[in-house]
Amino acid sequence: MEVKHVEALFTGLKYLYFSGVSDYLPWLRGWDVDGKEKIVREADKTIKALQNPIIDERIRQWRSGERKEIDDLIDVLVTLKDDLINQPDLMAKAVEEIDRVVGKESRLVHESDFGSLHYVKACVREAFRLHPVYPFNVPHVSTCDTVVAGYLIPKGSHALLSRYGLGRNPEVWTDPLKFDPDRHLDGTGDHNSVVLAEHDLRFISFSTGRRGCVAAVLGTCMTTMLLARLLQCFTWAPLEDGKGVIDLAEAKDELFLATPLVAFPKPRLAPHLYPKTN
Ligand code: HEM
Repeated sequence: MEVKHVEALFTGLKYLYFSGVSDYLPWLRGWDVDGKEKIVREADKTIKALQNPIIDERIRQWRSGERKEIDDLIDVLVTLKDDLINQPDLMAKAVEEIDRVVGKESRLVHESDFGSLHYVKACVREAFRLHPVYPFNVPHVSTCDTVVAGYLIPKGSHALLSRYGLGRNPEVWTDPLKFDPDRHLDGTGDHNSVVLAEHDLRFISFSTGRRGCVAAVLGTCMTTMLLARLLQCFTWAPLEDGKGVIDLAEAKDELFLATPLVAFPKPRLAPHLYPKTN
């Protein structure tokens, strides 16, 4: 069931930006000439069938007062972790930071720790730069004639930013294909400026402006918490039967991994610190 769920989520993501003939010839809508509408409808049906009962049950529990505490994170594996697994020295630096700020003995990472987890946030920023989930941002249409970097963008143009092109632009980033979180630390030791939003659009995380992500703060918390707890709670290693490294090659037709990530987690904290499930 979990496999079906993840497949349906990724299908939805894959076709989110699909542009078909009917975008330009609206009278073809409903005929599904590209066949993509059917694929997306089926994925949507699967997602709703699997998610809605869980969400409805949660709503019922909150409303009835049965549930009083928030106790789980949505478990998504980020490509970032593969980069760290392949570069143990970087992973050790992030883990060392978490151990120094939070400790290993008494508790898990809390949101209040984020202000001190600069290297962890730099890792997330680097992952956003190097591994966008999709090549472009959400399409926008210019509402008036605009000049950007000397180019005229006439009113009514469809504007697509290349996430891939921005994040890997050699004129902006030194050695752009290298996963190097240190590039986001300013070298002064004052790392309070490590934020995941990038308003200068040197890469796209939450985008910017009026139609930028409305939940940049929530998205930052979710992503930082996810990575910090994955690193705090487990030691991650490639499987023994592999070649000892994670294959980071991207698929030919999308930016996800060509070979799915399989890594081995080994608990590194005392058993009582792990949340219990019923
Ligand atoms: C790591 C997590 C997230 C990332 C990287 C992210 C990124 C983005 C990006 C790039 C956009 C498009 C901006 C554009 O059109 O140029 C966007 C839009 C949006 N995001 Fe997020 N997002 C995240 C999490 C969330 C969460 C958790 C929520 C809601 C709870 C959310 C709600 C929205 C909404 C409503 C928009 C549409 C805004 C508009 O068009 O006015 N996002 N997000």
